[in-house]
Amino acid sequence: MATVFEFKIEVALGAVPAIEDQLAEREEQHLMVIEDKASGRAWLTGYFETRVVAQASWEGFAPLMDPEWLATEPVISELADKDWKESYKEHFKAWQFGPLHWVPVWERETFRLPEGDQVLWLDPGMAFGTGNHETTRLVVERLVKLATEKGVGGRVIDAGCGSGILALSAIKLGYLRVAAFDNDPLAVDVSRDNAALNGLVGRVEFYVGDLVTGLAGRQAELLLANIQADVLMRYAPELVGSVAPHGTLVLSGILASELALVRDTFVTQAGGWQVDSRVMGEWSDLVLIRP
Ligand SMILES: C[S@@+](CC[C@H](N)C(=O)[O-])C[C@H]1O[C@@H](n2cnc3c(N)ncnc32)[C@H](O)[C@@H]1O
Repeated sequence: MATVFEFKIEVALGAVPAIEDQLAEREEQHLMVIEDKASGRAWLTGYFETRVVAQASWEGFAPLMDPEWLATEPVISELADKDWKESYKEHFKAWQFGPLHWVPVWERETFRLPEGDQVLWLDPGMAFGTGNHETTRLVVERLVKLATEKGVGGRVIDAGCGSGILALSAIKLGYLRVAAFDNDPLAVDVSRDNAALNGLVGRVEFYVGDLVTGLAGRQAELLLANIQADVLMRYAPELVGSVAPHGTLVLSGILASELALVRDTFVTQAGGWQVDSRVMGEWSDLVLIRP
């Protein structure tokens, strides 16, 4: 059976924002922070094909860590393939905003949906997007409110769709024209699988693309992008250029400490657009409305 090596080190909960900053700055794709707010504990973790690669990844990252952030020595353990594929399930808990519930598909038999509400079943696999992260919640909450306030007649694009949570939520809310892409083909596969779990095959146009190819020749009344701040800023012209007249751009994945810089970058690109933002925990969104 194939094996996977799990790297794990406990870190101080208070150091999580600083560690996330470092991960984002380095564009570190293999390490991530997992928090358990209930117990007040957090870990830096990642999954690797070999012990050597896991060790090398940590050795590259360790110099950026203040020793005071670290609560234990790092541990690299060998997991059976099956175990690591299942391990993410511990971190996904059902949640709700307004009439919509996001529920792990493995709770299908036991979950009781309140009358009149709607559910999106999700199996995020290794893709990002359960909604348990503030960056996703910030966008979902905007999406639910915009659907009520502006109606669901417009086109939606979900840039960096991960598990497909935003695009599929848009369909659940009644939007009919929804496209979604990710530069990670595995994420696009997971999104399609999640569409199937909800009987929504073909309702979202899912495709592989980056912020240049994915947006080329497209415009939407609602463009959602929950991607890290430096990537958003690099592709500000493409993002701004894909918002239709009177349309809304919802950006997330921005640490509150980065908000001023991201806002200045986008305001420069989108002069005269209405700007709004909100903070949730350490994270912030940025919303720009085209005149
Ligand atoms: C933070 S996750 C967001 C997932 C989901 N939309 C959500 O809100 O939970 C960011 C996603 O953007 C994708 N991504 C990162 N850079 C990208 C780029 N330049 N073009 C397209 N997708 C990108 C990643 O692969 C990842 O799936």
